[in-house]
Amino acid sequence: MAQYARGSAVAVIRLRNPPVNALSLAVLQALEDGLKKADADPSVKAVMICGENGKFSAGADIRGFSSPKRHGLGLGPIVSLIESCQKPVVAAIEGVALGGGLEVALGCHYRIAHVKARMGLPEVTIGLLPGAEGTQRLPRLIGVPAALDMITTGKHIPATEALKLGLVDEIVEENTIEAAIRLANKVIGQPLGPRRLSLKPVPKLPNMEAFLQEAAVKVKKQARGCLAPELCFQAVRAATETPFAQGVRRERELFQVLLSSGQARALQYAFFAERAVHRWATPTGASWSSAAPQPVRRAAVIGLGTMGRGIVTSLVKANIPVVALEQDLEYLNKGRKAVMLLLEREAVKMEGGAQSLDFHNPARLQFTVDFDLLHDVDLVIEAVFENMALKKEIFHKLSKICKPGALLCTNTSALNIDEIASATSRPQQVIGTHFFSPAHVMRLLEIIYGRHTSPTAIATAMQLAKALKKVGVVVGNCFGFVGNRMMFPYVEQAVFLLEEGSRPEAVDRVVEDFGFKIGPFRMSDLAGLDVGWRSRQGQGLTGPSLPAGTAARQRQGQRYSPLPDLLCEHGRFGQKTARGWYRYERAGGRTATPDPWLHSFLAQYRDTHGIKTRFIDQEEILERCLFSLINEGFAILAEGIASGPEHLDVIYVNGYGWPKHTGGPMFYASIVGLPRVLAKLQKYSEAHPDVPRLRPNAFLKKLVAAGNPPLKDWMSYVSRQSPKL
Ligand SMILES: CC(C)(COP(=O)(O)OP(=O)(O)OC[C@H]1O[C@@H](n2cnc3c(N)ncnc32)[C@H](O)[C@@H]1OP(=O)(O)O)[C@@H](O)C(=O)NCCC(=O)NCCSC(=O)C[C@@H](O)CCCCCCCCCCCCC(=O)O
Repeated sequence: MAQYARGSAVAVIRLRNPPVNALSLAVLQALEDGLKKADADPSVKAVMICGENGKFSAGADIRGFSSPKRHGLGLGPIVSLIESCQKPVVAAIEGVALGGGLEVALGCHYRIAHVKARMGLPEVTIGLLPGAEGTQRLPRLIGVPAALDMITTGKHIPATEALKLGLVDEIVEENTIEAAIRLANKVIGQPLGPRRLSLKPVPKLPNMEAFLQEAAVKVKKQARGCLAPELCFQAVRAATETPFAQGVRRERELFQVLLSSGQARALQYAFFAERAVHRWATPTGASWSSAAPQPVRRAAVIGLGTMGRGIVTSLVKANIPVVALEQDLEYLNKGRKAVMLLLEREAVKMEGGAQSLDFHNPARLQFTVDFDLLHDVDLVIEAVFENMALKKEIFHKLSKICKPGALLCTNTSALNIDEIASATSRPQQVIGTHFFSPAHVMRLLEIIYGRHTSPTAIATAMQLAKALKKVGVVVGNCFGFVGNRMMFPYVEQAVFLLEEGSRPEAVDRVVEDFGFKIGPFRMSDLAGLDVGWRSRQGQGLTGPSLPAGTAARQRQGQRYSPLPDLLCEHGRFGQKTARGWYRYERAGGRTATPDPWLHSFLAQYRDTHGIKTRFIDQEEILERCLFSLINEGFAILAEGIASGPEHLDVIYVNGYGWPKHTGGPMFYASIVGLPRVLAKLQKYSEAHPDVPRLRPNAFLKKLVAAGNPPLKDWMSYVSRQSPKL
């Protein structure tokens, strides 16, 4: 709730709802009561609004958006009530003022912020728009370009930037509450009209229409099917075209559209899913409550290829001193140059912010070829290429050199953590940390525990993820872990669709129209087709070790497509060779163009293998790709590899470009309805009996038989697991 107190002439209203002072109905009611009381009390000359525990407010209570009680009390009218107060109202912003919290502050006549505070209107990230008149007040205060940027991206800005934009009147380094009370006393009796944002005009731009048109195109492009950014834009446009009251009506209409959209539900699910995975637990019951993380004061990274460079950059950005190691001076110098370039770019991005990068100091970042320098680090991340023998050799060395207690992490996307750990004398300290490329940009960190990994090691890796500003997701050990294991059937279906009559550009378009950042074939060209080719050669699926007489399109009685292998045999590795599933302007080029060579190659391939080309519609493309991936997700849940569907969704949204506004694959399945997913898998499986990954998983069948329970109850239907730890 909100606590009302009257000191001298300044009444204090303190928003109180731990941990982030979310605006629940009780808080709103108390805020309204406090304002009315202060207005009515002749001894009160000014009001100060602040939050409890060093945080102003993180906005409306997101859990309340699905509550039927919500309609009783709106936040907009309360913000108007603040603004129309006859006594000056000052907001004292500490910690965060986000969403409805910032809208409350915008209703105040003055805003004063602590230098470390952050402000923003992040509603767009949970599928909404600032629905308490924020889309109308903010452009009046800071102008249309800056307001549009904040509202359509949802970014949080530091107090220093807020001051430059004119969003706050003052920033302080000392006690914000005392400074706000001083300010309130100072402005008693001053005219309030000029301080009421609803009365101000929206600052004009010489080329407003042209600016808005350009901004609309940009917002639409970035939204990729997500409704909220476009509706945020429309609400701000209304501010530029209509008087305040009319703009507010438009804002409310648009807010209602978003609130009732499935996208808002999915995005809010994604918000809480991310927090849920942070509360990790393993099948043996290890969790934060049973394990404390070890401090990481100094780390090492082995291997300065693409992944290692990104990981070093991430650590430096997190202010963790790093030793970067390569096998010889030639690789070291190449790696050092690349890391320095990345860090210089990051430093430019951070210019003007509160933090700066210190990477020229050898105590913070040291390059070496000497393994012995790793003797005193707290954590090592091995990031050499995916070769089990090499990784085992390195881990054997590490267990001899590193101090007792040092955490030994392997950056692998599929390899067996237990086998790597078997090369050391301390398997309890070995853990998988699967970074995603580029590692200094991508938010996901898959954290894989092996049979012997200790809870302390898991807690330390999770804490590291947080320090690196990543989302750590704890999963069990199996080939491909969660992310790649679910990706295999998806990519497999995409290639089978080509065999049957589709084209790469058709499959990619369907998947990208669904909202994926990049379709399976463009992704494969970007990653390099040779990576999978090498792995399949290693598994004996192709190449010289394949027994003579093996059927071209069969492996162990199951359907297999040699198409990706054939492309590699033609030297088509993707972007790096300017040819892959598409052609590119040059080696390393990024612009994918459909390739007539590939089309005739596919036609010839179908002729050779007697495959009748058929037209495949968008529905079949989407369902076969997505439902096979989801099917694997159910297998993962049933095996206890992940402790809930939220884990799979967080992994896909943050590491694989799955559109966040659909929640993630498992949430999407729950919305489509499990009976429908099952029926479709059954249909496709009957049509392709030699494709085991299309066979509906037993856990999916069990959930359908149980009456399609809500996603939050799925795990209660999993049979008891054998402990993994
Ligand atoms: C604030 C953060 C930056 C903090 O990050 P940090 O990493 O420090 O911590 P966590 O993210 O782990 O958060 C801690 C804890 O707090 C929970 N939480 C955070 N924010 C909210 C919130 N806004 N509502 C509810 N709960 C919240 C979080 O889930 C964690 O708890 P958990 O148990 O899950 O571990 C960061 O948290 C953050 O970015 N938060 C989101 C900020 C945001 O998106 N704000 C916008 C909210 S939407 C909004 O404000 C809309 C307004 O524009 C317009 C509203 C008009 C209609 C108003 C009607 C009011 C209806 C209220 C109904 C109430 C029903 C009832 O009372 O029964």
